[in-house]
Amino acid sequence: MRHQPLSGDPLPSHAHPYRSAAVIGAGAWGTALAATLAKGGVSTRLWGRDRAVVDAINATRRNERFLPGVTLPEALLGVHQMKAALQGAEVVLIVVPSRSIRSVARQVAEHLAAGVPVAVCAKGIEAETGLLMTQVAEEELGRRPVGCVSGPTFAVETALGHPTAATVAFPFSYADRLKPAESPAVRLALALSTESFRAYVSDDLVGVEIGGALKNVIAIACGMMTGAGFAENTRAALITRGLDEMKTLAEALGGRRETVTGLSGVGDLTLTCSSPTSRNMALGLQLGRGVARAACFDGETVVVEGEMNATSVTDLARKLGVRLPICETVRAILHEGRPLGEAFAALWARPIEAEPRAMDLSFSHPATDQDIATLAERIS
Ligand SMILES: NC(=O)C1=CN([C@@H]2O[C@H](COP(=O)(O)OP(=O)(O)OC[C@H]3O[C@@H](n4cnc5c(N)ncnc54)[C@H](OP(=O)(O)O)[C@@H]3O)[C@@H](O)[C@H]2O)C=CC1
Ligand SMILES: O=C(CO)COP(=O)(O)O
Repeated sequence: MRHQPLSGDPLPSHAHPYRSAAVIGAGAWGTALAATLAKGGVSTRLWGRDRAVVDAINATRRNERFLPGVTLPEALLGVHQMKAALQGAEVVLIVVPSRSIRSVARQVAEHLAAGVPVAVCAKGIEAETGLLMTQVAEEELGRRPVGCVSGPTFAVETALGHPTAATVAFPFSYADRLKPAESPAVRLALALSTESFRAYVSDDLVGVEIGGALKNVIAIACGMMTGAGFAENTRAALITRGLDEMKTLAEALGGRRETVTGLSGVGDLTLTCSSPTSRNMALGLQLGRGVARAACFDGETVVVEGEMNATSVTDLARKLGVRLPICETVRAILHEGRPLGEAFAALWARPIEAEPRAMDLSFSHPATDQDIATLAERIS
C-alpha cells in the first residue's frame, strides 16, 4: 500500500511517483528494493545475470540465494535480458557492488531511452579513479539525471517490511527547484514509499555517498575491536570518530557536514557498526577473533564493500590532504600486513587532537613506546 503524503508533508501533494521501474542487480539489496517498489504498485522488472536466480524469482516468488525466507510480491517480474528489463522504465536503479557499477552502467547505457533517470545504490568509491558511484555512472550514462539511494537499510529487514527509512539524492536543477514535484528525487522517493518504507530527499550527493562509502570501513574497525574482546566504550569511540572522518572527507569534496548527520551518515554508521547482520561488521568480528581471512564466511565469497574501499577512501583522502586515521588503520591491517593489535594501539596513541577538528593542537601525545606495546599486547 502506498503511503500518501499528508498535508504539511514537505512533498507536494500533486507529486506523482514513477509508475514503472527497472532494478538492475538481483542480489540482496536489488531484490529488496524491487520488492519495495512492486509492493507500492510500481510495475517493476528485476534484472539479474544469473538465470537460475531470475527463474526462481518468477517461479517461486523467492530469491533463496540472496534473501532466504522472504516471499516476493506477485507483481515483481524477474528478467535476464538487459534490453527487456529497461524497456518502458521511467526510472532505473543499479544495485550491484561498487566494483561492478562502471561495467553495468555501460550495459545500461546501450539500451536505456534518453532522459530516463538512474539511481545508483552501491556504497563505495571507485578504486582506479577515486570517483563516487554516481560520478562513475555519469561517465557511462551520459546526459541524464543520475542520483543515489542510501541509508540504514539491511536488505532482509526492508524486504520483510520492517519500518525503514533512506535518502534519495539527485542534483536539483533550476527546473527541479521550480517544480519539485517533477524532480527525479521526489518522484523516486514517492515510488519507494510504502507503509513500511519512508524516503527523504536530498540534493547533496557528495555528503550522502561519502557516508555510505565510509561507514563500511568504520564497521570493519568496530568489528575488529569487538572481536578482539573490547566493548561499548571502544565501539562508541570508533562510531563517533568515524563520523568525524565522514564529515571531513565529505567537506573536502564539497559536500555538506550536516548531510552526514542524516540517514546516510549517522544512520547507516550506527546500523552497520551495531550488528553482525552487517557483512562488514561480521568480517571485522572474525578477523578480530583471529580467524584467517580465507576462512571468514566459511570460505564463501561475500560482498564486503569496506574491504576494498578501505584503500579507495584512504587514497582519495591522501590525495585531498585530509586525515582518516580509522580508515587508514583498517587499510594497514587488511592490505599492508600490519598486525591488528599493533595497528589499533597506534591508533589510540596518536597525538592529542581537538574535537571538533577546527582547532589545531601542536603538542604530542604523552604515551611512551612501552604504553603502546602494552596496549598492542592486550588487543592481540
Ligand atoms: N545488502 C544490503 O543490506 C545492502 C546493500 N547495499 C549495497 O548494495 C550493493 C550491492 O550489495 P548486495 O545486493 O547486498 O550484494 P549481493 O552480493 O547480495 O548481490 C550482488 C549482486 O550483483 C550482481 N553482480 C555483481 N557483479 C555484477 C556484474 N559485473 N554484472 C552483473 N551483475 C553483477 C551479483 O550477481 P552474481 O550473483 O551473478 O555475481 C548479485 O546479483 C553494495 O554496494 C552494498 O553496499 C546497500 C544497502 C543495503
Ligand atoms: O549497507 C548496508 C546497510 O545499510 C548493508 O551493510 P553490509 O554491506 O555491511 O551488510
